Amino acid sequence: MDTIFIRGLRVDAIIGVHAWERRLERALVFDLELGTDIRDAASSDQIRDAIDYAAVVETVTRLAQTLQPALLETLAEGIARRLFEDFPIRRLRLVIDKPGAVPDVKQIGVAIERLREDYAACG
Ligand SMILES: Nc1nc2c(c(=O)[nH]1)N=C([C@H](O)[C@@H](O)CO)CN2
Repeated sequence: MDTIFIRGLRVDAIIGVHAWERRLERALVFDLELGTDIRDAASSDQIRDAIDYAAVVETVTRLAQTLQPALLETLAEGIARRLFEDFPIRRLRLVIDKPGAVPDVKQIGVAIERLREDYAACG
């Protein structure tokens, strides 16, 4: 399987389990790997046959700014479900890093991997 990747997408968002966290936006950093077969796009050279990575960035940014959940897990699952609904991807690996969430830790967050089969209703 081929991969479209997006690394280091920074979005300012409201997220966190503590009341003080929910008063101010903070940066989240997203890495995504989208499993697909690029051969149709390579053959036609048409964006309509490709996973438009700019559209994926817009979707992730919009969801991160609007969902405003307590947990990274909720955000990760919400983004995953939407990406499978909106894009013909076969596999997704999504990492959300919450810089500075815990002192003395270099990086912390969640990473999930999903297949289209995990979302039967998405076809
Ligand atoms: N598994 C998780 N653990 C924690 C989360 C989270 O989203 N998932 N969030 C927090 C706080 O919001 C943290 O960022 C600051 O204490 C704690 N643990």
